This record gives sequence, C-alpha cells and structure tokens, in this order.
Amino acid sequence: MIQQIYPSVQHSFQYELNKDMQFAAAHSIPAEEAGHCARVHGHTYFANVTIAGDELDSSGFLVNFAAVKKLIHNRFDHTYLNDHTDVFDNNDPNRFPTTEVVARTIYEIVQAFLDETPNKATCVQVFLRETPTSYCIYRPKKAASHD
Ligand SMILES: Nc1nc2c(c(=O)[nH]1)N=C([C@H](O)[C@H](O)COP(=O)(O)OP(=O)(O)OP(=O)(O)O)CN2
Ligand SMILES: [Zn+2]
Repeated sequence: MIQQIYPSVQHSFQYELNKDMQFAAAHSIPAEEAGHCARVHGHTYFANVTIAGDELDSSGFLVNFAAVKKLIHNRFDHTYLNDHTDVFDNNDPNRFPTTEVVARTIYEIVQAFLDETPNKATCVQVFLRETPTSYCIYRPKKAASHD
C-alpha cells in the first residue's frame, strides 16, 4: 500500500511531511472475542506518519525521514509485538497490540522524539494498515485551550 493516497488531516501548519514505512511483525490479541486473532499470527504492517510544523531544523528538515523510519521500523520489524512490554500489555485492553493501539503507540513514540527536537514539529496523524482490508487512523486530540 505504499504510494497510496492517505486521508488528509486538517491543520494550519505551513509544512506537512509524510513518511511511509513497513514492518513485518507477529502479534496475538489476548481476548476471547478476538477469535482466531488470539493465536499468534503475523502481518506486514504499512504505516504512514504525518508530521507538521512551521519551523525547519538546521538541515532544512521538518524532521529527517530516516529518523522517523529508525524510530518505528528498527524497533518493531521482525519482532513479536506482545514482547514489547514497555508499550504493550497483555493484561490491559488499552495496551493490547491491536491496530488501534499500535497506531496510537507509533504516534506516542514519534511525538516523544519530536518533543526533544529544537523545532518541535507535531505528529498529526498515523495511518496503520494491518491487512489488505483493515486499517486504523489515529489522530491526537488537540490540546485543550485554557483561554
Ligand atoms: N478493531 C479491531 N478488530 C480486529 C483487530 C484489530 O486490531 N482491531 N485485529 C484482528 C486480527 O488481529 C486480524 O489481524 C485482522 O482481522 P481481519 O481484518 O478480520 O482479517 P481478515 O484477513 O480475516 O479479514 P477479511 O478481509 O475479512 O478476510 C481482528 N479484528
Ligand atoms: Zn492480527
């Protein structure tokens, strides 16, 4: 699915960057309702990460494409997602490695990295395809306004 057009996300930033990547990983969903997905099985995940901002860094990048790939692909490719107990938890449905939770986790990893960069870009969308017929889009809620 790389090179497909993804749903667009509304924002008012001047720059928007998109990084496609894929990783092969196994998982199991530890819930009776998951049926055969409760058994260990694998997918080739396709992720599209959308990052936006107004400021470029000293390389003229919003963020280096390679850094985004390294964060996600290098961490999860050819692994068993349930083993990543720093981000997934077989005892907490909000942290089972479902498409929804993996998409949110990719957002959290990318945003934590961006928060440490000088130009502080924002991850505005993660599109995650798990199978040819199933995908999830995660978009963070906008920070609450206090004025
Ligand atoms: N909301 C969710 N539902 C399901 C998830 C999920 O992460 N979130 N995951 C699964 C399974 O892990 C499976 O990987 C995907 O299931 P499914 O799309 O049903 O896969 P199929 O190939 O069987 O799909 P068909 O196109 O219907 O053949 C299940 N549900
Ligand atoms: Zn699955």
